[in-house]
Amino acid sequence: MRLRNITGAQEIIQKCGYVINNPEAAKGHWSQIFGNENPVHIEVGMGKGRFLIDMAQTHARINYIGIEMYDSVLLRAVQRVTSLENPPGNFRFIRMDAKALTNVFEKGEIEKIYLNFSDPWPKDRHAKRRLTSRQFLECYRQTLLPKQTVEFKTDNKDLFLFSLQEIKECHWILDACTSDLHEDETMNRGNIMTEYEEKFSLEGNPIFKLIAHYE
Ligand SMILES: C[S@@+](CC[C@H](N)C(=O)[O-])C[C@H]1O[C@@H](n2cnc3c(N)ncnc32)[C@H](O)[C@@H]1O
Repeated sequence: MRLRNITGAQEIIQKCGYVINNPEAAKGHWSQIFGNENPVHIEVGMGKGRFLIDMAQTHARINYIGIEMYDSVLLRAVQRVTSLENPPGNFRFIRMDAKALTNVFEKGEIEKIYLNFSDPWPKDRHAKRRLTSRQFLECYRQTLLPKQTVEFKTDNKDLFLFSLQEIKECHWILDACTSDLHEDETMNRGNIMTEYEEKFSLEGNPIFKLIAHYE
């Protein structure tokens, strides 16, 4: 998702108390940013922030960090927070390309990584930009706590099959997998919908989901 450039977006983002403007300085110190030792869960490719904020409102004892590459998209998440009467304190946003994740998180600083409806990058030559490519899996391995999981949802079958293949080739363990999340009682329990998930499922598309960890 890339929205039209919006004048003043950068300034609004920088002034928002929920945005961490110099995330490299927080590496190894995320508990100080949140003021507690609660686990940190991140969403890579957060988009407009609906999932992240809903998760933060639902799970008060988890700290959430949403990572988004574009100012124009992050601005929408910031506007969503501003419109809330009582925003929770357990989330933050970062504007960055997730390929620099290891500059921002120490090994073991993240307990869970969510990837929701990641851009499919259908051309083979762009495969390494997919957020489930081996290059990104390596970033996740280097920042996750041992044996903790990546959870990935998509409506895109080709991207899902690619992801299963990458996981296998990189020696990750597949913990759970479904090709129709909303019909899978076990995997759908507690599911919080993302913006894209709602749109695609209303169009009648099944949602794929996998959960995996590095052994
Ligand atoms: C298709 S949208 C999905 C948004 C949201 N997760 C949802 O499910 O509604 C994918 C988002 O990932 C962001 N993105 C893609 N590659 C990224 C990267 N390397 N680092 C950070 N964000 C990225 C895009 O800018 C876009 O906003």
